[in-house]
Amino acid sequence: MKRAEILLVDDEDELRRSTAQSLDLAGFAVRDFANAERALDFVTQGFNGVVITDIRMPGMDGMTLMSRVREIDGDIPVILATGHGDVQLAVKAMREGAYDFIEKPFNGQALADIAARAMDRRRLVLENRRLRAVAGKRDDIESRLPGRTQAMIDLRYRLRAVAPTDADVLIIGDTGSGKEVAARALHDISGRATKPFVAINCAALPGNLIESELFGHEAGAFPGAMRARYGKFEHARGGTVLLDEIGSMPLDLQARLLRVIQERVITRLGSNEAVPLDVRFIATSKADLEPEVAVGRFRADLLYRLNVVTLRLPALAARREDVPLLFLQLVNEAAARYRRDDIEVPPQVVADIARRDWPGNVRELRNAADRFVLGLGLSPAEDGGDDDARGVRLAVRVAEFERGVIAGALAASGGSLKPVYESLGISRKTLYEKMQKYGLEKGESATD
Ligand SMILES: Nc1ncnc2c1ncn2[C@@H]1O[C@H](COP(=O)(O)OP(=O)(O)OP(=O)(O)O)[C@@H](O)[C@H]1O
Repeated sequence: MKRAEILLVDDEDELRRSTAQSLDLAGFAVRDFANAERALDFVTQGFNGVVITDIRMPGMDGMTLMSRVREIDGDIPVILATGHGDVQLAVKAMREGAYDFIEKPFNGQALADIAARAMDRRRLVLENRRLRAVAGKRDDIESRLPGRTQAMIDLRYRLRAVAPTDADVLIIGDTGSGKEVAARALHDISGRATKPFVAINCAALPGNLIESELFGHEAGAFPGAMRARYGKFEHARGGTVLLDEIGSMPLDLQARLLRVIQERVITRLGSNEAVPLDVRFIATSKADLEPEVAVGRFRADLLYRLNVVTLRLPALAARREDVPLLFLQLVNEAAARYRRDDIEVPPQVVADIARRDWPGNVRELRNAADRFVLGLGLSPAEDGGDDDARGVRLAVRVAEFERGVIAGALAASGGSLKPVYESLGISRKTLYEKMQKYGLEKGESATD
């Protein structure tokens, strides 16, 4: 954090100089300005310090300066120096959020005392903000990768530790265990959060276009390449590239990727020029890659580069105690998504959930939570019967659900249709059709 300082504003040169001097003697770093506009250039959100300003000045006066400062950051203390007899103005200033005021002529020590208190207050506010930001991020990781088992606690710990570094990361975990969720979380709490997160599914790269997809190409690099194009790696500049299912990447591409990772440069197809590339790589794999290396399907040197840090996502089978908590959280999310805030989960459902195996991991559990919220049973098998019968039952359920949502929205809108079709994201015509289908009426006071 930058050193704390006082911005002192007064158009009277003599007074400003002597005030600055006494604050300086009291141990403060002071910047002084003869007009408010100049001082404002130094005020930023999170500014570490306080503002002391004269109220009456030509141009921007002290009250206006205060309101501008408060627009930038409402917690920066502003101390106003009022002329003798400006009591009304001082009262107004306090009401509008001034930290304190001091009547001219003042004694330097009295001002320094007020400034010291204001500085303390500012320091506390900034410290609280910092702690809240850290706690916010922590809670965020915990809600994105919940679980009380040691494996999850360790995972979150390692993820937070590695996030701010630039180390490339390999994430290993069963299908549906949340590897992509973890990769995004890592990106979001890293210094790259405001830059792109580009996910590349290595198992689904389009045959002959792979290289140009990843590395980009110059105009004329191959037939059909009319214009130069950035590849996915370059799109991720400054951010993170997720190489999903890295084990599926063809060997020749692995060699090119290795060069990118080692040298942090990229060469577009059809170009000889290597351009610097600042990205962090996160790779995922369902299984350890060493066996793939042993049979020659994965390059050992690439693996060494990627597994500097390895995060392991435990399968649900290895953390059964987490299943009920996770299920309840997923039910809450699904209830919010489907607007079913009346959902309750009976204890026997939780017990049933906890007893089952979840080979599809969080993805499967999430599907079960969705089905539960829609009243469809926990897994497709539970519907019983053949596919057609299941399909019909599903359609009936969906229709019931849809009717309920529309009826609820109509009741809440007091008879007006516009808010209903807008909030549901459908056209007016579709709404009419659905109301007809479900025998719904708009209320008495309808206007549209
Ligand atoms: N902790 C979680 N909370 C909520 N949803 C989660 C969580 N973990 C995973 N999911 C959900 O489960 C599904 C699978 O997650 P994700 O894609 O991250 O898994 P994966 O390990 O990358 O799977 P795959 O190996 O099949 O690509 C997604 O729909 C994701 O939203």
